[in-house]
Amino acid sequence: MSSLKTKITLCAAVLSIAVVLSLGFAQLHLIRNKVGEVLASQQYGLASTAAHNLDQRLQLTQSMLAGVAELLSQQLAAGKVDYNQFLHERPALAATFDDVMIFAPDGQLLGRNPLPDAPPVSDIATLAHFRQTLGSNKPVISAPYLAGAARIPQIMFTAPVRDRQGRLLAVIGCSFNLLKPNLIGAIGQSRIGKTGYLFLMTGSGTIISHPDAGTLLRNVDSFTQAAPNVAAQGLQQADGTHEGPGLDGGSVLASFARMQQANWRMVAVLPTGEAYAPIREAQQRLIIALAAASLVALLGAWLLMRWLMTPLLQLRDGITRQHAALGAYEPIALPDRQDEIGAVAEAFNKLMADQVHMQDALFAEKERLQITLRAISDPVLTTDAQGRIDYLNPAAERLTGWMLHDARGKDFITVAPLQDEVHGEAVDSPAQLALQQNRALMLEGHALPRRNDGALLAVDTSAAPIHDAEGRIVGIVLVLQDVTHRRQIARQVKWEASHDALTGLPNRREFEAQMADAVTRARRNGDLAALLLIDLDQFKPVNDLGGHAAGDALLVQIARLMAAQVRSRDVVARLGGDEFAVLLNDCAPEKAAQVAEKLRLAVAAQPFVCEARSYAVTTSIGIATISQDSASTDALRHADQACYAAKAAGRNRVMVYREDAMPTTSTPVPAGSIAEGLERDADEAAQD
Ligand SMILES: Nc1nc2c(ncn2[C@@H]2O[C@H](COP(=O)(O)OP(=O)(O)OP(=O)(O)O)[C@@H](O)[C@H]2O)c(=O)[nH]1
Repeated sequence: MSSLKTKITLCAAVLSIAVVLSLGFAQLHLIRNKVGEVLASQQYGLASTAAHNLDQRLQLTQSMLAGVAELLSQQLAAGKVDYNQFLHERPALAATFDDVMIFAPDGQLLGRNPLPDAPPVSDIATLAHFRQTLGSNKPVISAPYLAGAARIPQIMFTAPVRDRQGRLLAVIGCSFNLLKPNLIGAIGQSRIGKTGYLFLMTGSGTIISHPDAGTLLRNVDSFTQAAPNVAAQGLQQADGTHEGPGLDGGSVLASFARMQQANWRMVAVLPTGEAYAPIREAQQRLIIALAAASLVALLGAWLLMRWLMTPLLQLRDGITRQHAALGAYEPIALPDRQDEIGAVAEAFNKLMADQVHMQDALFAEKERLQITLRAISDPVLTTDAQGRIDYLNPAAERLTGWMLHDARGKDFITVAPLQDEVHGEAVDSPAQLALQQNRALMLEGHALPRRNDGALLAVDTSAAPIHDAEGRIVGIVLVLQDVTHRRQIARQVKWEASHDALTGLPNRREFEAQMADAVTRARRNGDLAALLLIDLDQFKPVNDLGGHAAGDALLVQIARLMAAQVRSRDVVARLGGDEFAVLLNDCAPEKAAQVAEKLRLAVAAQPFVCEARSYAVTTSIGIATISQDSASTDALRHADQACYAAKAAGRNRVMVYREDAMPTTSTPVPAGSIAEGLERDADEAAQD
């Protein structure tokens, strides 16, 4: 049912059947009208002929009655007449009528020649037609009436018998029993076709003769129906043929013809079922013929469509084969087809050739792209428009620890669970960010825990949307750069730039930066801080005696010692040579002096040994305070001055910078110095 062939066949068949049916039925309708007109004319002719015939016979009958009346008048004028004898001698009367009687003018029955089953004679004098006859000179035809106790429907013909002077001598009355096949009753027994018939009614619609004896003497108006029957309608209409419901309600053609001899109407009735039977039969034959023709047409159309569709199906099969074996394209061959289907096949072949060419080009392009991506040393990943992985290059596989076939279809962030490098918190998927913002992003400071071993790698991520020809995002390309090594070098460089390579302590630059921060805090919050500038006493001889390496070792040990003496939030730095500095944060001046003294004592108390030689070291320490109105350069300068003062005062002491009283000494001159220590070492060595 769904194939084009079937659809076209059915459509063509339905359309042609509809057209043929419409035309056929329109033609039949026209024929029916024409046939109806012919039938109406014929039937009216029949009714008219029947009416005319009856008129003639009535006229003859009345003439015969008039002649009998004249004869009776003559016999009565000649003498006494035996009325019964007179009637018996008139066989023509008896042959015509069912009952023949002679009445006296007062209605008395004078003679009678009845048929055997004639009803008894009723009181004739009361009947209208009898009274009418008394005043008439010619025969009278009665209205139909029910005679006698048996109520026989009948019609009486009367003729007055008058003498030469015109005096009424008698009345001849001859009746027709309407139930008998006499002159009138025979009308109702006439047949038209198989089911048609004639009937006779008076001008007022009383049925005189009808094939159904039960209807006699009923008025056509009394046949109650939804619509007036055609006979009742015919009473009001001129002679002619009308179609409508018959007395029994069935549709009939009824032709009406008025009679001359009596106010009667001859009606010819033919049920339309019979009247139009040929048309109906023609209709049925047409339908059967159409059904047969439709079947044949359907079959023919189907065969025709099959024939027409064969090349189309070949084309479809060819296309299906191409689809089944894409890449192994063979042109569809429809030889000798110069029509539209041949043109479609040719167009398809061209299209396929172009497509194969494009496919090859695309494949080559893809290969090139894949090779390029594989060759890129940076990890490259691509996602679809939902941020799900659809490609990883080998570098990305190594970086993430995911193989492409495992990773494909997974969220980018599942494959590359990036976190903040500093705080270790999970970060938003760069793929999703790039999708949302629809722009290229460069994201730094990420760390990636490697899937295989959990090693944390520093990565910089760049993400850029991929657009199709219409500008829609079809995916994201991401490059994860492993910057762990670079980050380490950068950290190293940064550390080296801010630290002293020998001792590992912050260098002068870093210390000055810390100082600047402390000064800022002091200015902003009033936080107090103190700066200790520490210079080793007589360090040069260490180098001279123990060599530069011994000097270095001593510097390292002193650095560790000092760092161990202060809090973690304090800063111990080596400013250069044998000069150290300590920044004591949150520290009041008094406390700073105590710390300085502690440092001085700690260094002094610590024997420094290098290559089996022990060195006693002392320090000169200058203290400056950092307060709300200090400048960092001032603090360093003040501490330097205080330290210088300590040196000047004999070394191994702590001096606090005071503007009004520089230099002052906070501690007594110590018992010894590095030089003295060296001396001591030299003596001890000599003793050894
Ligand atoms: N081993 C070693 N020696 C250094 C280093 N930097 C500077 N020096 C030496 O440290 C000595 C510093 O001497 P000074 O501060 O001038 O004098 P001093 O001998 O300490 O005497 P005073 O400071 O006056 O007590 C010099 O001999 C420098 O060569 C270093 O990194 N390593």
